[in-house]
Amino acid sequence: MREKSLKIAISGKGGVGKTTLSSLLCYLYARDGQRVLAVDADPDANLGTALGFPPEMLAKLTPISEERKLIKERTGAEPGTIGAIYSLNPQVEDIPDTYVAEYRGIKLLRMGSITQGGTGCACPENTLLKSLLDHIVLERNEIAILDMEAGLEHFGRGTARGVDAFIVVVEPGRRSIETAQAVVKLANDLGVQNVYAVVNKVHEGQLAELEQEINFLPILGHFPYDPVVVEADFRGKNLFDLSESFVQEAEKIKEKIDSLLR
Ligand SMILES: Nc1ncnc2c1ncn2[C@@H]1O[C@H](COP(=O)(O)OP(=O)(O)OP(=O)(O)O)[C@@H](O)[C@H]1O
Repeated sequence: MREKSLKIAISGKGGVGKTTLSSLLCYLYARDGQRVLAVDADPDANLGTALGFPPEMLAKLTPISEERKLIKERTGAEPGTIGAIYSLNPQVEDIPDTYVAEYRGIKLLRMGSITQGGTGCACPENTLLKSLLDHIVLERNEIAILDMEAGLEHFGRGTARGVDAFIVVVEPGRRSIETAQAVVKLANDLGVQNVYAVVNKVHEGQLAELEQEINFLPILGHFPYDPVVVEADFRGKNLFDLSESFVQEAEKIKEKIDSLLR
């Protein structure tokens, strides 16, 4: 099969379901036989758990932001030092193959947190993380699903243009809609238009109104509020194995993404 290159960034307000959607998409692309890199770029998230990685595997996987030896080796400076002289162009090409855990055909990379000030903070660890993000988006020939923090703060213009689809997860709630508006604004500032929404946690009767509220975004699909997701989370199991209806809806979303990009 021909290797496919596809970069999807998933954002939205905290707790809306970014990690849940990311994990479903990872499994669907892996099931197609594609090489999948799952990037946990949200310090609050635990994409590895949502993917059902064994806990002992996750325990051994240190976030890149905490790999002090690696940061020093690649940038030439101690992490946390501001004002030191260090490489602005560190070597990162091997990281998505080496500093990862692999389970059921999915490679998991934990970025860890970019320290205060986002990309504006000039310190060695941020430089390494930013170079790594650029490399994953612009140079790797695989499917990368990026589970991001709320917005798109980590993206520079060039990298943002390399992302095939930005998906904002929206739940019925004012703050979630406001975050979606903020993401669209940031995307416009970055010069990208390919932003889509996925609606999550809708209760009966809420969908039409919510769709109306977010009519500034094309909607790729919607998931209901369903205790099976909480159960999966609680048991550390992946939803892909537990819910046929969530898998079916995720499949429709995947097909829409694939057709948009064809
Ligand atoms: N459709 C759903 N129905 C019920 N509960 C859900 C649904 N989707 C997600 N949840 C629950 O909401 C919580 C947050 O989900 P998830 O971790 O996917 O969101 P997130 O946006 O990645 O969160 P964070 O910002 O903390 O990383 C979890 O406890 C999850 O089980």
